[in-house]
Amino acid sequence: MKLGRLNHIGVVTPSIEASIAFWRDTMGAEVIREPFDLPAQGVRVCFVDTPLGAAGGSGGPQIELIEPLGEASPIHGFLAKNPAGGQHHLCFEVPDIHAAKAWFEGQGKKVLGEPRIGAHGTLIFFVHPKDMGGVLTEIMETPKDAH
Ligand SMILES: CC[C@H](C(=O)O)C(=O)SCCNC(=O)CCNC(=O)[C@H](O)C(C)(C)COP(=O)(O)OP(=O)(O)OC[C@H]1O[C@@H](n2cnc3c(N)ncnc32)[C@H](O)[C@@H]1OP(=O)(O)O
Ligand SMILES: [Co+2]
Repeated sequence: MKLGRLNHIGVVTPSIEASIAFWRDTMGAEVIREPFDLPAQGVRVCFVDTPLGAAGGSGGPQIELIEPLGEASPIHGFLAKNPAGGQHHLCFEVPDIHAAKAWFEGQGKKVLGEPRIGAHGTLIFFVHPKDMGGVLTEIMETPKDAH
């Protein structure tokens, strides 16, 4: 199966507000959209646009800042183990989420749950880090209006 682009790098934080200030003031990144809650996924989310690529290119992967919403959040355990937060997952795009799920399952990889709507409003699923070289991997269907 051919993966699409790296859409974002998920970074867990104890405080999205503090992380926004860091990425804006220290890293020169742009915070285009206000943080928003995704109660169904147990997280508060804020996308940070990394500075334009070295060649002045744009459209590089975003940083996805995520903060747990409550103790039932899937990242509550991660933050308890890593109180300062940290790199959490990589997210790649695919054209067809259901074909991708069948592919990973066919490869004997543990897909966590059924595809559900993610932060970009398209279907996503996660593959367990144990089957992905220690990297929690999110697969998302490319938004139809993506250029
Ligand atoms: C969906 C909205 C948004 C989007 O982009 O659209 C997001 O990305 S939200 C992101 C938050 N949601 C998720 O992460 C959902 C999928 N994740 C899970 O179901 C859990 O985090 C899981 C199962 C990967 C781990 O759960 P938990 O931490 O509660 O379990 P354990 O502590 O028992 O961990 C088991 C084992 O995995 C290792 N681990 C845990 N998290 C990670 C990680 N992010 N990267 C790498 N490895 C991870 C952990 O260390 C344990 O290893 P062990 O050797 O057994 O100690
Ligand atoms: Co994500």
